[in-house]
Amino acid sequence: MTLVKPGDWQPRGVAELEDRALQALRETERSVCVTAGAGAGKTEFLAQKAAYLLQTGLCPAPKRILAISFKRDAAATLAERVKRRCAPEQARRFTSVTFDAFSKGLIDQFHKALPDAYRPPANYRIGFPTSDAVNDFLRRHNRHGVNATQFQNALIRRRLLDGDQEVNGETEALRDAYWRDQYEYYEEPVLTFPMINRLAEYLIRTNHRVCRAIRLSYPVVFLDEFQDTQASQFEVLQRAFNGAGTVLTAVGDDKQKIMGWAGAMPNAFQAFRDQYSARPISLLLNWRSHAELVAVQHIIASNINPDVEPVVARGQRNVEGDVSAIWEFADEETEIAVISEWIEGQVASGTPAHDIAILVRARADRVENELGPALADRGLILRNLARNVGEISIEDVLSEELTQILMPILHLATSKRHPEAWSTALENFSRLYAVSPDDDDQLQRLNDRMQSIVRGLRAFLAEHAVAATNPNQISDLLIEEIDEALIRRSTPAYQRDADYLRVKQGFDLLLAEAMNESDDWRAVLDRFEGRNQIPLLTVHKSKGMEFHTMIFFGFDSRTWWSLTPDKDEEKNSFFVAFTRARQRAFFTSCLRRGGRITWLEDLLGNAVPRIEGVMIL
Ligand SMILES: Nc1ncnc2c1ncn2[C@@H]1O[C@H](COP(=O)(O)OP(=O)(O)OP(=O)(O)O)[C@@H](O)[C@H]1O
Repeated sequence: MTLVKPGDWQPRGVAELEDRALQALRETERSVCVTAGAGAGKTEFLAQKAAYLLQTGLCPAPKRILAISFKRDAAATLAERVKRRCAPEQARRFTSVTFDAFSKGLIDQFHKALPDAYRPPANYRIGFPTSDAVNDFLRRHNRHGVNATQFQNALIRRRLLDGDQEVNGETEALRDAYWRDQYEYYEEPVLTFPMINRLAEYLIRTNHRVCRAIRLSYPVVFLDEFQDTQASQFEVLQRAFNGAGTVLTAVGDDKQKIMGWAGAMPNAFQAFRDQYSARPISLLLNWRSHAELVAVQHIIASNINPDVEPVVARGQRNVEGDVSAIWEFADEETEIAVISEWIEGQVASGTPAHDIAILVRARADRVENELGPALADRGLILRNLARNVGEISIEDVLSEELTQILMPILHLATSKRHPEAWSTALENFSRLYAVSPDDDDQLQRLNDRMQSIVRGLRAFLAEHAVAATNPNQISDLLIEEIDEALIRRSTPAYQRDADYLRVKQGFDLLLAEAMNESDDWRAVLDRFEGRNQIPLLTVHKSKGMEFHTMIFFGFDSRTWWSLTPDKDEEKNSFFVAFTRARQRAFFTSCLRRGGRITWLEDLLGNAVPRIEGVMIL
């Protein structure tokens, strides 16, 4: 593979990068801290920086880049962009994972090095304990003066078996009791992500082999959405990379910090700059939204941080009429009826349904039940991305590695030509079978093998009507042909049966839903992937995403329950929601449901007018 000289390297797949992004990209000697507003291209910047390092040999084989994101789909999007920009053998040296997956991977791989008292039993499952469950534990252990949040905060601050940390015997004993409880009290042993975090910290701190292996593999580390980093996660990063000569690039936006409730650090960027003597760089363009939306974004941004620099919009407006407004309805019935009719009109005039998103603050299921049927009456499908199929959300099934491997083959078997699916499938196969792109004979054999799998599946689908097929038959057939052992070996997260089977079950259940609603195989795949369906998601889930039109449902004091002027995070949530829109951002309010959020409306002034909802039709 020929390498490009750093001076000759040019960005791939985009016409230009702003000067500051290029400076941050070419900074490879020193850690960098890139802060930028919404739509500034932070994800794109990371993909370009990965391409630069891999294509110039500045990150030489077999060294790898480790990219840590907070959400599964953000990690998958970044990996996908790097694959599009780089040759397969270069993209393979880009590891894009969530923080939780990185920590879990470590403890699964090195579980023998964990101390007996804390080592998770092999059959553990990941648990997300509710406050009620933690309170129940505290009651059972006669700890009445402590609440669930205080206890969990104490748990995550304590390092395991660290003689240097001041020890309070009582807290230690309670922590150990909690640990035992998680492993023994329930039908199956439970491991939570805070527990995984503590185990990962222990491993890196105490085991020099583990620490060395991480440092040697990853001289370059990217940290996406750094504003949401928790102190315990920062501690793991510090253990792994501080003083190791690793060059880190952290990107994010303080105005989009909406994980404070979950323990995000109050001053993550400052801590990063201090610890890694990182060079601060801020980006100034917004590639997503057009000037009118960016002007409103600036009003909100300046209110969050009066020192924020103005941003230049690079998106073009291509819609008529209002681009942002608060739609006011007298009652819920009118709200639902008008919104569904309006969306129907938009879809009829050419905006794809999957590019019109409904965002909510919480309880997407409630809106799904109210708006879903009204849209269905108009032939439109509302898809709640947070809904679980089995034990995994729809959003997560779609970004799972297993789905990424199976879907291109399904597309090839149901279309005459699909060059994109072909190249993705071939790339997946060469990774699974470890075939070098320079080995023409092996590649030809792989090509033949793939053709034969696609032909086999095509014949199967031709002989089986959708209604008469069990979804497991399809996934089982493909997984057997490709080789289950290979799939699982190539994806560290699938090493344990429980983790793999949870994903496989989610895939089958989502496929079953799609098959129930469609009668030909192409339509099944569209349905599975959410094509032409209106996504419904919470503001939290929407981070990093973008849509032609964003409709925030329930902009009133009751639905937006904790919205008060002094809660900065609520303002940030509003900023995140607003900035998902490329063309238009609307908010619905219903006077019967809740009052106006006057402080926020006052802040927006005339920039986001309140209009009568019935007038939009
Ligand atoms: N250099 C560029 N040229 C053209 N388009 C770009 C460029 N960089 C990013 N984009 C496009 O702009 C949009 C926003 O980019 P991206 O998602 O990377 O932004 P972001 O900074 O991560 O946003 P946010 O923080 O709001 O999630 C995407 O559609 C992306 O493809």
